[in-house]
Amino acid sequence: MLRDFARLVGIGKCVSFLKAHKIFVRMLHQSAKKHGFTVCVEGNIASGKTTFFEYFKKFSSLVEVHEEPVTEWRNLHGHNILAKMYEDPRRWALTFQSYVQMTMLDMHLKKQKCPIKMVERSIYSAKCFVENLHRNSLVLDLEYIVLSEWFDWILKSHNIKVDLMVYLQTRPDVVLQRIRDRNRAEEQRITLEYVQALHDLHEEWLIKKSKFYIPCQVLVLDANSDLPEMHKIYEERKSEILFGLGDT
Ligand SMILES: Nc1ncnc2c1ncn2[C@@H]1O[C@H](COP(=O)(O)OP(=O)(O)OP(=O)(O)O)[C@@H](O)[C@H]1O
Ligand SMILES: Nc1nc(=O)c2ncn([C@H]3C[C@H](O)[C@@H](CO)O3)c2[nH]1
Repeated sequence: MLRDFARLVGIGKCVSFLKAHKIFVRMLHQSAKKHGFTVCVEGNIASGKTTFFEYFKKFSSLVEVHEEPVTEWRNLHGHNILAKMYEDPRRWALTFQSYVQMTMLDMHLKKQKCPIKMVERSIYSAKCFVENLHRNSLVLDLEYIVLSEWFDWILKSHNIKVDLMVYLQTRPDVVLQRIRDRNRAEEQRITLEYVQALHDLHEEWLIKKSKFYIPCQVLVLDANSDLPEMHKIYEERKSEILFGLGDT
């Protein structure tokens, strides 16, 4: 392909094109050291966040991906704290959410090496889960206050940089089917009511903007389509996803 390109444009132009490309990528790396661009990908369970990252991993010289620390949640010194959360939320919600908050903060604070840092969910979206637990009395008022005080202190004492949130907007029935198909052991008990409640909270947060803090601009993508269609959407919107929405 490169040989054809060289023949087409002449080797001289090809060399200068490659040199220009190398300079462009180096400039992005230099700007990353100073600024960098952080994208948090938000959405319901099984909305397609990990699949989104699989698509953008091909820009490996530009993009570093930090996936949700599910591995840590499934094996915390031998304890599967995610499973415990689903088995007995009243007993384990505070414990689990405390650990989520710490592991998400750790992800935000990880040193950025590439121009674009993509993060799966954020310390902000954990609030949706906590709110849902509190509304269902699985986290008591005082527990809710402690978690919220921790959250407020973390935001006050750390510069958590997020430049763009990409919200993969889905229908609850669609994600429930994906959860069933994926068949994760811990997620067997998830009901339509649960994913509906999480959906409603994401909508309150990122669409109605009537609840919880939003640190940056939000790009909403309809993520109900099948994979080939989603790849087309990612291709069409990649410059906004990689470089931001501009001043809109
Ligand atoms: N557009 C799609 N069409 C059909 N299936 C999909 C689509 N996107 C993802 N899936 C499937 O749905 C399941 C969940 O996808 P994925 O792991 O990307 O979601 P997620 O948002 O990262 O989930 P979680 O919130 O649990 O981390 C996977 O089995 C994946 O193969
Ligand atoms: N309770 C609860 N609080 C959170 O902050 C949270 N973040 C993610 N999850 C669950 C959803 C998927 O099953 C699985 C992978 O996303 O972990 C959470 N569950």
